[in-house]
Amino acid sequence: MSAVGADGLNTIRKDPRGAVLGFDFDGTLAPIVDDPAAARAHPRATQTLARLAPHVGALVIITGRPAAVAVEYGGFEGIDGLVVLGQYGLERWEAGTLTVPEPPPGVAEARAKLPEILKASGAPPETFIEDKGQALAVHTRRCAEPQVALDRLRSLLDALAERTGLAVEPGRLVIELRPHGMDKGLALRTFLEGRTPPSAVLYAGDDLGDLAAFDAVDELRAEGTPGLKVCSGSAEVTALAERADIVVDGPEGLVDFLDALLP
Ligand SMILES: O=P(O)(O)OC[C@H]1O[C@H](O[C@H]2O[C@H](CO)[C@@H](O)[C@H](O)[C@H]2O)[C@H](O)[C@@H](O)[C@@H]1O
Repeated sequence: MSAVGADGLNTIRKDPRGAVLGFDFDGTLAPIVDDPAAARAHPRATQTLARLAPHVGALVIITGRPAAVAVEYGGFEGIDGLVVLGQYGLERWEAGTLTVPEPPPGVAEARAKLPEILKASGAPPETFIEDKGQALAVHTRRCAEPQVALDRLRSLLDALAERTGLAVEPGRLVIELRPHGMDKGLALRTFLEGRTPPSAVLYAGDDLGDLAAFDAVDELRAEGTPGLKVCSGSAEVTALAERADIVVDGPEGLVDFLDALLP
């Protein structure tokens, strides 16, 4: 591990009460499954977070899911102090209170046009749209050739995003159209701004949308706050592993790592 990564890890171990631990949901705390509605936190993840909660400065989940969905699928409701930042940071759930902004008008326009665009493109029937209110995610995981199906849609979705004023967010066999102006890095920085400066920051993720949070950890390090970047490894995405201090074996590996972090 690099010296800066080791510094982050050691600081979290020495001063956990000052540390902020941030996590992505799908692929990091929850194993990837074919049906997004069937995703749930790894059976040991929720209890591990609950065990850590009283010993650390803060636990924050930063996810592309709507915040309320992540709370439900993660079983986070009873974990004291845990905050969920949903839709890449646009939504916030804390102590049972949910804050959700109005989506920009482009979302409604994209929602109206997307089914026809998929049909006209000859997308396989297994392609499906997940409507998240603030954003629309087009999934191809259930297609026979999921990456091929996704690649064929890319330019059409780019064009629709351009027309509707939305941002394109690629992920694991998914492309999302979502509002501009927020990402997981900004979400993490904004979360930290409202708090006592942390002794150290950990962020764990698995997908391209988590790179912005890794950028934020790098910036924090450059400003003097120790940080640790953890990749929940998979064969589907390699870009995070290249930037991480530690690569663990998916959600199971992350839970093992967290259990050993503060025994
Ligand atoms: O930021 P995250 O918590 O990682 O959420 C990113 C997207 O995750 C979900 O899709 C992914 O997980 C699904 C369930 O395992 C899987 O079927 C899909 O292929 C993955 O891309 C979710 O459905 C999206 O809304 C999230 O934005």
